[in-house]
Amino acid sequence: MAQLLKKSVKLALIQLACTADKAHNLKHARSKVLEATKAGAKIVVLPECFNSPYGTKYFPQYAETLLPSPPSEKQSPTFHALSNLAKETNAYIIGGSIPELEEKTKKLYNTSLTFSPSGDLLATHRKVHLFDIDIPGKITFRESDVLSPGNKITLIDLPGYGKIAVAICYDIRFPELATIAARKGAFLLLYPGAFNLTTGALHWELQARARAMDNQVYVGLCSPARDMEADYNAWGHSMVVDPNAEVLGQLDEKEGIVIKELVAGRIEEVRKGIPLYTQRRFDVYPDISEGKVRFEE
Ligand SMILES: O=C(O)CCC(=O)C(=O)O
Repeated sequence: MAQLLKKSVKLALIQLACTADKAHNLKHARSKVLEATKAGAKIVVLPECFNSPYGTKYFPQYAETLLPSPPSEKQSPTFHALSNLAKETNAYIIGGSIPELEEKTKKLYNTSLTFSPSGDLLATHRKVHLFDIDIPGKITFRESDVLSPGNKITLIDLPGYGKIAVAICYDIRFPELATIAARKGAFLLLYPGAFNLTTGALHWELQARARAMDNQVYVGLCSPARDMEADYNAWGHSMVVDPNAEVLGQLDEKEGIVIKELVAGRIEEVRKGIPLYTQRRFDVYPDISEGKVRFEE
């Protein structure tokens, strides 16, 4: 059987200290990406909303226009910063997420951009499941007050390595998305995300390990660093989980980088030991990766 991950590769998750100053965030992200790639990382991930504060009131102010693609420097400084950075470092860059304004419809999205080592945009993921929760006395958040949802699953081929899937934060709570991506051959599920102090402690690691365990693939969660002065206090704890649901590396709440090697053959080894992939009973329940699945918007 062909290996899902064709060649071992170092993955870096950058838990960036994000501020309200976009230019600073972009400069700071560059210095951290350079640090990660100097340490050998070839796939580098930034956090959700890494170029702005996280909060519905900030999205319109910080939003950039990505379409038609490629946007001009003025429409999207972040697009160009990430593209140049990918070229400069010869690495795949998964640019966390940024608030996006679609000029034509005036809709706002929470959008992730992935660039190849030659600086080409490989894929765009607009957060599919908007973060609308209400836990009395703890946290109420309604992304849908200002954002529109994306409408597709994002699978990306990284030539030389294999396929990854990118989704954003709250998307991780919907295991269908992960399962479909894994059945379509992803070796790694990446979630730039910013859980909070209420749901973080309870669900962040659990979600990461559950998605890895169910699908027997690598999982990476990349959060901003925690800032107790900000309106939204991110959980932090960016982590890499292996296909056997073991945490390979996890940060605390402070700024940092976690770099781990994803090993070619490890997925197949885990699947040989616990052979879920040949034991599924599609005569009892349907294969959700077949049928009507949207990969294109
Ligand atoms: O699911 C959660 O608990 C947090 C989700 C979140 O913060 C987000 O989607 O940005």
